[in-house]
Amino acid sequence: MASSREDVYATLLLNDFYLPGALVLAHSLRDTGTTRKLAVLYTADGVSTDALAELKKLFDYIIPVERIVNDTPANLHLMDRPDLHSTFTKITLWRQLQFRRIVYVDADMVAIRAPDELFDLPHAFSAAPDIGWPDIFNTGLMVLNPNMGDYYALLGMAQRGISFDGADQGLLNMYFRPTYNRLSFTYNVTPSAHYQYLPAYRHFQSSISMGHFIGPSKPWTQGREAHKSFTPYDEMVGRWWAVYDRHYRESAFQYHVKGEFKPVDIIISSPETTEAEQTISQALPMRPTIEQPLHEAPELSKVTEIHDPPVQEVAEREPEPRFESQSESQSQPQTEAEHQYSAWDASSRAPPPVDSKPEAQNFPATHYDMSFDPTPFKAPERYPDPPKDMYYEVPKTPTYQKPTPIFPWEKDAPKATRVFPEDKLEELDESLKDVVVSARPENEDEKSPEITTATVNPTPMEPWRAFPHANAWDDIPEIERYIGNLKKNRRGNVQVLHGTSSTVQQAPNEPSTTQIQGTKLTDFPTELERPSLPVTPAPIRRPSFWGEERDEKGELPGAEGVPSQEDWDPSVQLEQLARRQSEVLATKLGQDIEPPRQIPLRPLLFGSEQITSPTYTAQHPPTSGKAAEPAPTQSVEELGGKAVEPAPIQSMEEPSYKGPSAAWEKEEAVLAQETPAPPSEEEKDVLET
Ligand SMILES: O=c1ccn([C@@H]2O[C@H](COP(=O)(O)OP(=O)(O)O[C@H]3O[C@H](CO)[C@@H](O)[C@H](O)[C@H]3O)[C@@H](O)[C@H]2O)c(=O)[nH]1
Ligand SMILES: [Mn+2]
Repeated sequence: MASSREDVYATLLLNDFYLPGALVLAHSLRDTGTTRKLAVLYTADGVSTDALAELKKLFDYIIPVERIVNDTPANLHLMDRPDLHSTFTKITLWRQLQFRRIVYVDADMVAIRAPDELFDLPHAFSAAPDIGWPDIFNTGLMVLNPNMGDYYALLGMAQRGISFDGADQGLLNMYFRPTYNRLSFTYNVTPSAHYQYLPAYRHFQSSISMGHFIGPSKPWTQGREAHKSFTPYDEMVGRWWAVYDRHYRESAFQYHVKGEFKPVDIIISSPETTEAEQTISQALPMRPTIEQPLHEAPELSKVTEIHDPPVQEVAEREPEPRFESQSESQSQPQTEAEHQYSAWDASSRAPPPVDSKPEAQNFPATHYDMSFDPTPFKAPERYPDPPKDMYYEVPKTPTYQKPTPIFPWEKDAPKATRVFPEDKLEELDESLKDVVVSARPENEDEKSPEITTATVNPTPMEPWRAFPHANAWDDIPEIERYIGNLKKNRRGNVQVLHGTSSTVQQAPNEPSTTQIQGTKLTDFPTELERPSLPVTPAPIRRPSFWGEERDEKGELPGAEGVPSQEDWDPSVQLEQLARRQSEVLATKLGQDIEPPRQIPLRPLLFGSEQITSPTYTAQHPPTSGKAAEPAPTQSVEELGGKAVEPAPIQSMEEPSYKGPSAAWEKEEAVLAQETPAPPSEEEKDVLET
């Protein structure tokens, strides 16, 4: 029964970096006359829409597939190809059941002759041998029949990371090697820069169907200039470039191909640019060429590098547009594109160098690759001890050196000491004592009337007394006379006492001082000479206020003329005071005045009824509670025998205060505030009239 399913050549694209390879492969198959359709399996997370657009132009089937990643890529690192972490995705070929047979071809292969006969092989799985050791097949070209049995088996292995090299080749060899159909090496010729076997190449070269650029370097990553010799490898690379040039040399597809990138602005500025190029280059996003060897550039960092324009490439490709001064540019007609670069106004200053390059062109660029090492970080058993003695150690011997003296006075400088005023006063006190003693006559009684300088014996608290109260000009007679006249003419009641007054008495406790002689402007009146001022006298300090003056009970003595606390009833006293005042007023004004009202009695605050004054002994029974009842007053005798007639007690008006009083104290529900009720109809009538 003939199968209705198609046969296809299929390749795999995991990201944009292999796009040139996939396109060249497809073209090479078409160019060499394949009758089969072309399919590309791609992972949507790695292939851009621009790349897809290019693929769609060429491939018959664009098939998105799930990326299958090797989670244990240690072997890939051993192989130095960590970039192959996702080549397990190749096993999705087996689930493309819409196809009867797939001739899978790596994107880094080029067809020299389309191997369509492979579709007619009777074997379920065929592959060509890998070069060298070990005896395995290379998975760059495989002839397979999709089926889910193999797919799940391979997927299971992939999920468990079963692959001796960590990539698809290791996995597929482990699965198919015992049964695979070994194809001729000519279906997958893998010359490398290291091993080319030139004689064999020369002999068998005409039978080669497919070339395969294994390893990290691919033709499009090395540039067309890299391999121009006649070695088998370089000839194969030349084949790849021949296909590329046939289809893309003049087209807009330059990105991801080393040396082929043409930035948009340069295309526009070049007068030779074709109209087609201009249109396409404007439509396409700017794409640089990859610069790094693929095996060193992991996927993520590659993606970032897309946006990093390779400036050197730009410089290589097209001559730099030259800045021209305006005077220069005026001489010849310009295209519009050229005019963009002629905005340089150099008329006032020197023009920039003729061959100047764009700014920052030579800035160093460093790319850091992301680590793909999946081994989790393990902290070392022990970290080095922190350094000791990290604190500042104060030097044991002081490092300060007194600077050598420069000025003469520095050498004999007196030693600085701290001086307290008390010490100074004591010193002064002592020295003044000596002065006074020496100034006094031998016999104390023979006082000399001639002493004009006041010598005093100051106490430490009165240091100013140590100074003579005289000025140098005090003894000049003219000045003295003048002052005398001034004082004569002086008016007002300011009392000016003359220092000559012999009537000034000395306070008994004053220290013996000699009176200052003469009329001195600067004489300071003594305490007795000064007019007394109506100020509150300073309290006299008793020898011991809290000590000896207390009686045996520890009570302070009562003040003179003040009755004892026991005899003092404030309310009676207050009443008496009021009465006396009324009497005085009555006699003075000669009028009859109302007798004083008695202080109304109020109910005591709740709870305080029992409280009595600790000192006052009630002379009459308490009168709480009856405000209307006249309160008894104290008898005259009780008030110190003074003849004060008690006034007749009149009844008092009710107080206007209507507060809560004792009721409030009892926490009864007394309204503190209330909203007044609206006026009644009668009230309204009254109010409105
Ligand atoms: O970044 C990548 C890497 C790989 N591929 C695809 O995967 C294929 C395999 O990668 P490749 O660089 O061609 O590997 P080789 O250098 O050819 O290395 C060998 O080892 C690989 C891993 O086992 C096998 O897949 C190859 O067939 C085998 O030739 C490529 O052709 C592409 O189709 C991408 O699309 N993007
Ligand atoms: Mn390959």
